[in-house]
Amino acid sequence: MTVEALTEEQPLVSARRQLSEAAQYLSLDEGLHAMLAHPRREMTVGVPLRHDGGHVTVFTGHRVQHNLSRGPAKGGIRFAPTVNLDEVRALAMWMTWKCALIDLPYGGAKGGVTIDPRLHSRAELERVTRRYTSELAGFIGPERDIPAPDIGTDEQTMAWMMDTISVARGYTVPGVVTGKPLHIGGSRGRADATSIGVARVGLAALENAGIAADGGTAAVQGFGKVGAGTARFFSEAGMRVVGVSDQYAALYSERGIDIAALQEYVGRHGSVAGFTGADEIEHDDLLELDVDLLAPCAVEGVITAHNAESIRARIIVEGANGPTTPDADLILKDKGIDVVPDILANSGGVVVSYFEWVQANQAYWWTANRVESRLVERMLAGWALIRDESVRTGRTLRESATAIAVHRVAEAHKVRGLYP
Ligand SMILES: NC(=O)C1=CN([C@@H]2O[C@H](COP(=O)(O)OP(=O)(O)OC[C@H]3O[C@@H](n4cnc5c(N)ncnc54)[C@H](OP(=O)(O)O)[C@@H]3O)[C@@H](O)[C@H]2O)C=CC1
Ligand SMILES: O=C(O)CCC(=O)C(=O)O
Repeated sequence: MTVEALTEEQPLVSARRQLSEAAQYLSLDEGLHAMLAHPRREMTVGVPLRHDGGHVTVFTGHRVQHNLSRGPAKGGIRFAPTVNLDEVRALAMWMTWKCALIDLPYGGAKGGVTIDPRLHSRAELERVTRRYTSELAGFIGPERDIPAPDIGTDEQTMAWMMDTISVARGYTVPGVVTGKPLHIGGSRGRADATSIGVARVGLAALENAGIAADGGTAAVQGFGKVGAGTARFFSEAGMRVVGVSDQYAALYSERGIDIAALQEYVGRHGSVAGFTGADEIEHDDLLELDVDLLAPCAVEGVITAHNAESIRARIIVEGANGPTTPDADLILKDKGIDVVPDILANSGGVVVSYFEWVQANQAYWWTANRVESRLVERMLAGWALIRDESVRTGRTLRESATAIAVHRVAEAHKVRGLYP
């Protein structure tokens, strides 16, 4: 582990500090704390790609299974130029806490390939996905480790992964990945599940603070699978979404941005940049807008000790994994800003992934209504659990959520037998 060389902004440092705080609060045995701080299994693979032009580049891919005590490992696959092993380790640890907090029968995992998908043709991305999946073939499976989409991947990526594993096994294995297209055993409602979850717990937190959603204001960082849906659901709840951003531009409109029109524009142009229904602002200013709800839905480490003092949102709801560093959390706590933590706020995706896996294993498909009502029921129960714990203990929502999750995983370890 290279954690000593890392800085406060890096996700593995944040993840380990959050675990240490929970371990101390729970008076966790030192050995158990050490076990939970280390991934159970890791695989790093070379992924050669023959480009459309004929030359070959070798990319690096990872899959980290942080914990398997409550069930098979579960977590997304990221394709991004910034992917590195320590980041994947942190994301895998957060998956363990997320699945435990929302009470899914899973451990935590994450994977990624260090590649910029925007620079490659569809054919090249298919070859990269299939080669990466072949390298992981013995490591993943419906009873072992079940990938899903994350940054830079989508349902097509999952279809290629499922097909690669199915060809290798000689029969169709729908339960090996979730977030698949409907035609091959995907679940109704998975595409919007993360965003619905972020929006529902964000709105619940607003209500808890006595702020009316109707007429309230929101800003959303990231306009991808999670961010765009979150902005749309806020807008449908009557909020004015005054700010949104992607990698290329940040937009602001005091009147509120027409999210449906923006989604249509992004569908045609690939970015929010150039949309005429709002003004362009600096990226950093998006996070500092005076809004009721701020939803970071892009990457880790965007709210840090450097900008936390300038945050003016009443409530932060974390669509992204790890957007707020522990130092920033301390500042936000002092400022009285509630942070609905990632391990609850964005858990809607893995909840419906679980529903998808259950459906695939039973070959029995649920209606959209059944998926959504069970999703919302779980999200609101998760929200009530951490809010009540926070009220009871005087600790933050993140501290409460992490302690509940770590406790559940620790109990699973203890009852199965420690230190084999
Ligand atoms: N997909 C899912 O089901 C789940 C995702 N998450 C988490 O949500 C976050 C977003 O994932 P997802 O929506 O799937 O990924 P996508 O790849 O679909 O979208 C990512 C978005 O973030 C934008 N972005 C990246 N960097 C920045 C930046 N520095 N400033 C502003 N915008 C930025 C991208 O911009 P551009 O389009 O210009 O590249 C894009 O709009 C990640 O943290 C992921 O781990 C969590 C739970 C489930
Ligand atoms: O749907 C899943 O299995 C996991 C999604 C994911 O990667 C996440 O919640 O961060």
